[in-house]
Amino acid sequence: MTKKLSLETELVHVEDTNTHNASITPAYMSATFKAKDLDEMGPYDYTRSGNPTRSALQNHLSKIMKAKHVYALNSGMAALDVIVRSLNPGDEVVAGDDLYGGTDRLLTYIKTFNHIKVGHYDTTNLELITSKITKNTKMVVLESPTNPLIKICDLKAIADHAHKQNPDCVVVFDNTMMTPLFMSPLELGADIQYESATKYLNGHHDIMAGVIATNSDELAKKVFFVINATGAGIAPFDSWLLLRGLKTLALRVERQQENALKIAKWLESQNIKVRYPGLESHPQYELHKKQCKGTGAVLSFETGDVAVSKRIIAACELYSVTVSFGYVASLISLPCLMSHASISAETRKEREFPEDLIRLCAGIESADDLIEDLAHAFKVAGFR
Ligand SMILES: Cc1ncc(COP(=O)(O)O)c(C=O)c1O
Ligand SMILES: N[C@@H](CCSC[C@H](N)C(=O)O)C(=O)O
Repeated sequence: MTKKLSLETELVHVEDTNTHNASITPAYMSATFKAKDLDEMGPYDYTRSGNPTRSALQNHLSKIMKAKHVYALNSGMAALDVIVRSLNPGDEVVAGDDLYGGTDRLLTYIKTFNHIKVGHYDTTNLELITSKITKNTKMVVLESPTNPLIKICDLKAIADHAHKQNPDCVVVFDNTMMTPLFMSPLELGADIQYESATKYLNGHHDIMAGVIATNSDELAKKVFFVINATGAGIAPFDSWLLLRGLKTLALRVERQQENALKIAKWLESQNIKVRYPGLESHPQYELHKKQCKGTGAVLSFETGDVAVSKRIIAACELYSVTVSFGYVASLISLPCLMSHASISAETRKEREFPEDLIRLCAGIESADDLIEDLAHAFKVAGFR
C-alpha cells in the first residue's frame, strides 16, 4: 500500500515474519540461540543482546514513534539510566523542577555519586530555562505535561536554543503522559524521546517497560551499548505483552482522555483549581495545543488541606489508590506520599509542590460513574 497510514491503523498491524506464519508474533522464550556454524552466527545469540520478540516490538515502535532507532527496556527508569550513562563527571545537566519522583531521584543520584552538575528550573518560564542552558550544557531533561503539576514547556523553543548554544547538547524528552499518539517530541527537536511503557503504551498494569527513540545513529549506538552491557533490555514475554497492549492504545487513550476532560470540567464546576491541559483555564493551554494532538488523561487538583485530600482518596470506591497511570481503570493518589515521596519534603516545598495535591488518572469506565464516585467521596470527606 502506498498511502500513508494513520497511527490508529499502524498500531494494530504488526509487521513480523516468523517460521510458521503465526498471526501473532510468538514470544521467543529463550535465553540463547544456536549458532548455524561458527562462521555465520546469525542475528541472535543471547537475549540480553537481542531477541526476535523484542525486535518485532522495537520495529513496530519505530513506525509508531516515527523514529529511526527504538529500544525497548525493562522499565522507564532503566531507559533514563541508560541515557544518562553517556554523561561524564563535571558535565552540566539542565532539568525541569517538576519531574516524576523517580526521575528526580536518579538525577540526584548522578549529581551526588557521578559528580554531574544538575540544575532544576521552572520549564514554563522560557526566559529562565533558556538562560540556564549555555554552551556548557551537555543534556536537557524535560517532561511535558509534568507529573504531577501538569506544567507545559515549549519543547521546540528550548531544543532550538539548546542546539544553538551547543550542537552536541542532548535534549531528552519524557513523553510518558502524551504517548506517540498525541506528541512527536523528535519532530519538535528532542534528540532522545523516552517513555515509561509501564503506563499507556501497555495500558494493563501487568508489566514494567520503557522505550527509547532517537533518529541519531551516534546516540543509538551508545544506547545499545549500555543496554547490552547492563542487561536493561525488555524480556521476551514482556515484549509480547507490550506488543499486545499497543494495539489498543488509540482506543484506550481516546476514551481515557474524553473521561478526563469530563471529570476536569466537573471539578471546575465545583470551584476547584484543576490542572489539566484540556481546560482553557490551564495557563499553557494554547502552547500545549500547538505542540500536541491531545491532552491525555492525567489531572491534578488541590483541596487546601492534606487531611481532606486523604479522606477523599480513602472514600473513593471506583478509583484504585495506586501509583502509576495509564491503566484502563481509574486511579487516584496523593503524590507527596506516593509517586513523589522520594523527593524530600524540603525540596517539594522549595518547588511549590502542594502536599494536598490529588492526582487522578481517568480510566475507560463510564464518565458518569467516575464523577458520581468523586462527588460521593467529596461528601464523605466533608468537602464542598
Ligand atoms: C513521567 C514518568 N516518567 C518515567 C517513569 C518511570 O517509569 P517506570 O516506572 O516504568 O520505571 C514514570 C513512572 O514511574 C513516570 O511517571
Ligand atoms: N515506590 C515507587 C513509586 C513509583 S511511582 C510510579 C509512577 N511513575 C507514578 O508517577 O505514579 C518508587 O519508589 O519509584
